[in-house]
Amino acid sequence: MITVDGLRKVYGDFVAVHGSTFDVEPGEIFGVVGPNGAGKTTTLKTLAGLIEPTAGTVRVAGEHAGDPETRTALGFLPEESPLYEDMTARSYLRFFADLYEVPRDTADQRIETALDDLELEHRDRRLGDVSKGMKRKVAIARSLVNDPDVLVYDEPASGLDPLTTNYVLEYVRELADSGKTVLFSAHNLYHVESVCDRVVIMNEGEIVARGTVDEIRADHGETSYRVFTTVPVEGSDPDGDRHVSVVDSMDAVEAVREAAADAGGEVADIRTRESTLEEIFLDVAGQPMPGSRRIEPGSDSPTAAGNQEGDDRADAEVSPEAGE
Ligand SMILES: Nc1ncnc2c1ncn2[C@@H]1O[C@H](COP(=O)(O)OP(=O)(O)OP(=O)(O)O)[C@@H](O)[C@H]1O
Repeated sequence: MITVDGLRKVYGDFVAVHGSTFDVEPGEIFGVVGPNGAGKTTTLKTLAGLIEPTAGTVRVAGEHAGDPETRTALGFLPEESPLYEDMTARSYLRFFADLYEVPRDTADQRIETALDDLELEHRDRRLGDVSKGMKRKVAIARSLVNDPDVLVYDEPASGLDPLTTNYVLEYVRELADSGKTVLFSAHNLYHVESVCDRVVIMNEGEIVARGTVDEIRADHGETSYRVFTTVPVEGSDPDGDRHVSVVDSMDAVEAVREAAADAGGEVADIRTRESTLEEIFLDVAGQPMPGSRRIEPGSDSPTAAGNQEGDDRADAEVSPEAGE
């Protein structure tokens, strides 16, 4: 549905996007992540037909993204979406439906459905007097008035509280499940991990990792093993009444096992630990992800940033006999 081939965008002598290639299928949520200045918005704006690529092609449903018909068949949510503050949500959305020449009955039905689905309150209050979360929901509803098959959202959860964020992301998931093609940019890796089917990580205008989150982990992540022994071995640290050694191969696990046996003890437990998306991001983009969220150890909520000692989110138990 979305096909980007060799997209390059140059501003003056500055190359903002170096030659991106990816595609997005109907029903899929595709995440574009990266640090500030990575080229995310530039990529999204070319998809929305707001800027022309310097080179390469950007197609939506087989058509050039800049064509007027293509633009009207796409729902774009800009990162900042100032609304007409004197209008109410309803009048504002009707205004846009009129611009898209949606028949009044269809428009009214569509607007009410979107506002119901988004649980939007105060539909007849001045937009200047409503909360930021509600404004964002109205902007999302605006992207739907023409019932587009393709949705391109720049930071859909930007500035929203966690509850509203979850709500909006669940709604985005429902839109994809109903067959729409969704591409969104995000800073927050937890959002990406929780809803995106596939992801590209951009850095300085280049795609530096791509695939499902699991594929990115397999390609760029690392597995380490925490081996708990009943006796101290060389390099281990105390951990309650046990001792833990952190190693990066099964051979090293075996060496710990032998050392423990030589010291009269044994291996009590082995846990594997996969890289978090945050760690991979740090590795491939060389800098921390702005806005990524940490959930403290002990919480069973997922996290993108949780990687401190004692945070076992990425741990998985393996048999202490593993490797024998
Ligand atoms: N119109 C422009 N003229 C010159 N440079 C631009 C223009 N628009 C963007 N850039 C530059 O291109 C680079 C990529 O910008 P872009 O907005 O696409 O990044 P981004 O990944 O969306 O960043 P952020 O997360 O901060 O929104 C940045 O260095 C930016 O300063």
